[in-house]
Amino acid sequence: MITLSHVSKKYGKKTVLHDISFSVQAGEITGVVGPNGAGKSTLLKCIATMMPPTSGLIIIDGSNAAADPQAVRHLIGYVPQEIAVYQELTVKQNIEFFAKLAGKRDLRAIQERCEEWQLMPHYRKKVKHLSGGNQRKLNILVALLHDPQLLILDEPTVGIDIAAKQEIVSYLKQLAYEGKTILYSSHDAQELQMLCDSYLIMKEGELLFYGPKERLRQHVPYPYNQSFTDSLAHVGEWANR
Ligand SMILES: Nc1ncnc2c1ncn2[C@@H]1O[C@H](COP(=O)(O)OP(=O)(O)OP(=O)(O)O)[C@@H](O)[C@H]1O
Repeated sequence: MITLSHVSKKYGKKTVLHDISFSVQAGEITGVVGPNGAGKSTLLKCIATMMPPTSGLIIIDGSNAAADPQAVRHLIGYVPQEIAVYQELTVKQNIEFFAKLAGKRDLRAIQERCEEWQLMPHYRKKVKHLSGGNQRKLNILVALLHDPQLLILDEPTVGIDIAAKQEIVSYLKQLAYEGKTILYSSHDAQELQMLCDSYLIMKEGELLFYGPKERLRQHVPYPYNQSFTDSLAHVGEWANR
């Protein structure tokens, strides 16, 4: 579904992604993990066609995403770290607006999701009056309402309560079971552990590890390999070259 080949990204003279290559199969949930400033958001923005890499190739479903972003955008649902819904509109108005952009007329599935994620009581409230967690849920919902094949979520559940996180995790697992490919960045080791089949570990713009969770366990040095949650939580300490 996704192949990166020698991708680098510079902001001005500063290189923040160094020669990144990996391939992700369809239906896989990959956790993108690393300490602050590792380059996770930059990598996800490049794959989501929010900005081009400085060099290298990003192939999504057979198309060259950097050269022709329009060819792949309909395949991608991107949930940015920042809340990207309209604060002055209600939940309902936001959903109707993004549904219209996506050419989606039947809103029943989205309304059901609002019920399950406890957004219905807030349906007619302006977003600015919602809690941070509810804004985040709406952020996820509108980014995915065009039914994309590739879901790119950048720390989507910050501030969301544990029960709602679990609902979101099981929803994403269901989508992966249906064949969607998911890239998921988070600092929450437990959430990652519940969700991910594979991991992509980054530090200082370099890809230190990409592979299935079973192989990551072997890769993690003692004592962190005693608990997988600990090893993810302390990734910044052991992920050295
Ligand atoms: N627009 C920008 N201009 C210049 N430098 C930037 C820009 N965006 C990010 N950076 C720098 O690029 C590096 C990688 O940042 P990025 O946000 O991709 O890391 P991250 O792993 O997502 O971090 P976090 O976990 O804190 O979200 C950091 O050193 C950051 O300061």
